[in-house]
Amino acid sequence: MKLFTTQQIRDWDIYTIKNEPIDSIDLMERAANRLTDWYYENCERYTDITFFCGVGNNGGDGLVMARLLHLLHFNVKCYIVHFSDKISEDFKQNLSRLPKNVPCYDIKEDSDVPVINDETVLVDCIFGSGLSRPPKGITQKTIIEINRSNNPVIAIDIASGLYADHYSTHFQTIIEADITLTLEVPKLAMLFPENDKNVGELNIIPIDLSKKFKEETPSNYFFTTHKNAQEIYRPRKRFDHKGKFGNLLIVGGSKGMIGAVQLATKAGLRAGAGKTTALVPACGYEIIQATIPEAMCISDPSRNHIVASTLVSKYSAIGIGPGIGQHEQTQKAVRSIIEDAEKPIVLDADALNMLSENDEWWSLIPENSILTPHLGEFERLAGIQFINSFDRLEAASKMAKEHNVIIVLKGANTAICLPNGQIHFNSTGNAGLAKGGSGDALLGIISSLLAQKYKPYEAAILGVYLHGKAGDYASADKGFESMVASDVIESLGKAFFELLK
Ligand SMILES: NC(=O)C1=CN([C@@H]2O[C@H](COP(=O)(O)OP(=O)(O)OC[C@H]3O[C@@H](n4cnc5c(N)ncnc54)[C@H](OP(=O)(O)O)[C@@H]3O)[C@@H](O)[C@H]2O)[C@H](O)CC1
Ligand SMILES: [K+]
Repeated sequence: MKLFTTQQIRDWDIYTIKNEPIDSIDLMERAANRLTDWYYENCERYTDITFFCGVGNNGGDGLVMARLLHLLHFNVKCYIVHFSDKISEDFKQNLSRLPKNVPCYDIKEDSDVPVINDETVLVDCIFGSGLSRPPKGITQKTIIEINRSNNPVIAIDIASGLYADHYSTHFQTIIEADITLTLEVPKLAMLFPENDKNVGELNIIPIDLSKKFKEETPSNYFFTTHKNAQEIYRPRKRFDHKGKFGNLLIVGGSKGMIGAVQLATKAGLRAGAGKTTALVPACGYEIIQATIPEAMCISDPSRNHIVASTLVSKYSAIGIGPGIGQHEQTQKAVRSIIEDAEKPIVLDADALNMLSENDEWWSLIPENSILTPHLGEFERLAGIQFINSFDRLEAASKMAKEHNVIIVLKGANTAICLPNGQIHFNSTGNAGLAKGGSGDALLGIISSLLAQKYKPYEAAILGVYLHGKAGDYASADKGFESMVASDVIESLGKAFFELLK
């Protein structure tokens, strides 16, 4: 799914109105109908609803919802936050359409801001995508009061006060929503961790804006949906044989860290590689052989860490780094594997830390290789500590373009930065994945897909999606706290199955 800036969304709106064609008041009616349907299907038992409407179109959406929910016999009341004398035409019309028996109060000065103490759902439609500066005065006071209350808050389109396209610094004056119902597409700011408390649970409400505009308008931002993952996935055919699914090598492990390479190897097998081999220090040989009978194992001459490289040309993909440590001799071995590799490889963990200390390695990395740093590893690679996610993401995208590699910046909504400037945000996964071993599983999955001849960008996008989806199954079974990377790997099968639906 393509993501757009607020300016593009405004243009999309205008284009739809002109070309569908549809009157803007009817588009607002359609949007509010979809929002109301969502409320009815998901929150039917919460019968008392208080709307806080601004005087722009976001407030207009709120007024239509209030009318529709009133007609469905919900107990509705409205507050109008008069933040400006500039009142949108569609807002005005919908205010006149609000049934007279819906209680409606004006907030024009500080003393009009109500103290919220009744048990009611609060619907935030003060500002939408039209926010142009931090809220002040009565708007600020209203937002602070809504946040102070313990009531459930649903934000319409976007939490009021949150900038959709860039970093917000006025944290005190942004609605902290439990649920965001965003129209048509998520907004960029919703995908950054610092805004998590403002966004809450994100739901996308389609309102049928023009398909043609969507297809023809360029964007570098994407959100990987189930359908997108299905488009990449290639189901197996009846007569396929193991030779077709590649020969994967996982290089990793050191004394005390054999578990990491074990997890990556298992994940590589579960993600479908035809043959999977682990290259480990001698202390890991028996462990791998005894615990993963399906894998082959090459023992390094050294007992506790890897010192020797291997003939890399026979493998269709190589994943390097899980538990590998940073021993000087290991660095030499890793450097020589990277140098010998002719096809894209996958680098994670200490292989990335080695890279951050050896700038000259960048020129050795095959183009379109995939690097999977978590935030700390990325900051080491970039040599900078970032103050916010926007700057960090921009730096990751620049690095991907500059070095012709794919950077998988791991976190909630993992961002996959491609050398062509595209950034794909992942839509699956949960907080239970923030745990040791999770990254090892991801390295195994991505390298396995690469071995199966998925293009590097496909392997990265699909791999991250499947890993998150498997994590969602694992959490449903074990809970966020208790799920471990092995559960994620065990759930991969369900994630693949789901792609067939
Ligand atoms: N295509 C769609 O997705 C549709 C979206 N809809 C809804 O429309 C809103 C966007 O509506 P818009 O009227 O553009 O924006 P807002 O409702 O957010 O309000 C804009 C007005 O607010 C003023 N403003 C901005 N910041 C402040 C501030 N800090 N203090 C006071 N006033 C402020 C702004 O004034 P300017 O001075 O900046 O010009 C505007 O007057 C979208 O979010 C959806 O909810 C449609 O209903 C359907 C299609
Ligand atoms: K809002």
